[in-house]
Amino acid sequence: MHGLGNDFVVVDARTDPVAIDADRARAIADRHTGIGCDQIILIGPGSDTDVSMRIWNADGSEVAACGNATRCVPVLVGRDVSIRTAAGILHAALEGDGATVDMGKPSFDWNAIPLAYAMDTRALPLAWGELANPVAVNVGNPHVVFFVPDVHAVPLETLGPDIEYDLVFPERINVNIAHVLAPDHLVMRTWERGAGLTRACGTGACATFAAGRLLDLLAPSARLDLPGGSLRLAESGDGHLLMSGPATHVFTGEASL
Ligand SMILES: N[C@H](CCC[C@H](N)C(=O)O)C(=O)O
Repeated sequence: MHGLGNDFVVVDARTDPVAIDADRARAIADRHTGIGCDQIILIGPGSDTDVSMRIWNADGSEVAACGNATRCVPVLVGRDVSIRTAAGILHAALEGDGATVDMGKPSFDWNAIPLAYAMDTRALPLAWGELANPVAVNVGNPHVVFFVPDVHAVPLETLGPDIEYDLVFPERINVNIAHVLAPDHLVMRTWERGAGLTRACGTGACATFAAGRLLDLLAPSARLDLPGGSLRLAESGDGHLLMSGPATHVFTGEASL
């Protein structure tokens, strides 16, 4: 499956348990010797929710949130679902050619990102080349957001890994750059922790929208254009991030890996 080109191998283990570890995740994700994907998604039975979801990046790191994959779950299951993740319970509802997901409330506490020491998360006093003073936010996973004049002029393929692995981010970090065209419209790109440049990052879109709202750059609802397509983000009355966009089921097959 994929969400705007951010592609996944989704293992449906709701009836039969499947064990995945870092090595197996890397083997599945390998685009030359495996199946190939940005993330591996393991769907299991839920105890207090309809299903559970675990997520591994292509580098084998297990993480707590994946926005584009969360939209794929109701499409796979065929109905609205509650999903238990390591970051909490999410609700995903079928809508149009994908779904709307309540991704919960963002956290801007430095120790919730986490950062190695206390800093102002509205504008970290840090710079990597031309990228400086990002917003830091956790939306189930950790992100920094840089607002720039032109996302296409930034060498994200070189600055991304420098930032991802900076020791100021004890759990590494997802790196987003965005330029605001209007209060309800921005363009963005993401270097993903554990996956690199992807065609879309759902949690990156959530983080970028939340950062734009924090800095009063964005209206309470906006369209975000990513390399693979557009997502709509809205802020609910109680500060939750509501993300809407497509989710595509490509094929279902048998594989022994
Ligand atoms: N690379 C992310 C996980 C996948 C996020 C992205 N695929 C999304 O749609 O949210 C991380 O390490 O937190």
